[in-house]
Amino acid sequence: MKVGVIGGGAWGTALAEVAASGGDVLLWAREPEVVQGVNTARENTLFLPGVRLSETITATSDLGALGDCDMLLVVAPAQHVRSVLERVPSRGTPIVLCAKGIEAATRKLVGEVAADVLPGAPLAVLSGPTFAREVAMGLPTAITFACADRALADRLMARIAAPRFRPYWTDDVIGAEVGGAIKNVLAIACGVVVGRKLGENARAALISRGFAEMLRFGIAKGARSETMRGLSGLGDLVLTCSSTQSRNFSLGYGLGEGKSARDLLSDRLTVAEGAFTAPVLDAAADELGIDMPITRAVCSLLDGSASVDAVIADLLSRPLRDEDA
Ligand SMILES: NC(=O)c1ccc[n+]([C@@H]2O[C@H](COP(=O)([O-])OP(=O)(O)OC[C@H]3O[C@@H](n4cnc5c(N)ncnc54)[C@H](O)[C@@H]3O)[C@@H](O)[C@H]2O)c1
Ligand SMILES: O=P(O)(O)OC[C@H](O)CO
Repeated sequence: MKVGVIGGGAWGTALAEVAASGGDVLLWAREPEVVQGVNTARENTLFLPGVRLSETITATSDLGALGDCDMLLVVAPAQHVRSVLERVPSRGTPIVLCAKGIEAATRKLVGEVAADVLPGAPLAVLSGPTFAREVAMGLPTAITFACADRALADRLMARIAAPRFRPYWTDDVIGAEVGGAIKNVLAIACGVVVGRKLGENARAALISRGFAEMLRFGIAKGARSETMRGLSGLGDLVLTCSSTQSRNFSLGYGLGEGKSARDLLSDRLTVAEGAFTAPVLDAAADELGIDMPITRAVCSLLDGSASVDAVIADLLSRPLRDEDA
């Protein structure tokens, strides 16, 4: 099976490298310098510098060239998935969605966007605790592979699995997507806690209460709690709340140090999905009548309407409540 990868950022490049161990890979990148760097120097110096890429990866700037691929990994940032899917050449090819986020204009998960653009196309979601650099370096990684069709999932997973890249199947596509989208917002919050030097107790409390928000929202959207306790939910939440390797955590860290979101987000080459997801998630939670105070606090910091000290004081002074409510 020939694998097409749409998106030559860090994650698309790392996934291309994983798939390259099993055969040919065609990588579409928007930036001409990425295409040239991959094809000539075997390196994506813009988004994944320092990782030597396999000879079985060919890069292209022509989306039409992906027409003969047997599966397509879509790895554009969530806000751009719709526009790249609209230009995908072959309509029946299985699509594996690898972005983590919610489309701001429609409040739709990436899978819902794909169903809009390519009705009836076979869809799967790949998510989990996966720093691109570690994956590209061949460090052991496990992911959630969500697909309603088990037989299709088995075929696709067999093609992308590698000795150190281990997919676990679920049919809960919404659960996998919700976890991946919400953990980015919570990672910003965790970064704030660490950047503000509020201590390890506070970080652990935030992960735990943040997970409660993820569960509440996911269940309202039809996800299963087992999925959110798995790699794509709790697993990824723990990863991104623990390391400055996470762009979302780093953004929060800067906010915690007192920098403004505007400064931290201006001229950014790489994507911090949580900054886009937070306001839409907050609005969607409001609409569903779900209490998500940490998400709301992140929104206030991102839009500059409250200071770090004010949102922390606000979170800590909420009425006492049951843990499992
Ligand atoms: N980097 C990781 O470790 C990692 C791991 C798992 C999932 N993800 C997810 O993968 C997705 C892509 O992230 P990334 O880290 O590969 O990106 P990145 O931050 O490394 O690079 C930014 C990407 O955005 C693309 N882009 C910018 N404007 C665009 C436009 N108008 N149309 C299409 N593409 C555009 C760039 O071409 C580039 O591919 C995100 O949803 C992210 O959450 C990333
Ligand atoms: O760098 P982040 O915060 O986008 O996180 C990357 C991946 O999603 C981790 O699984």
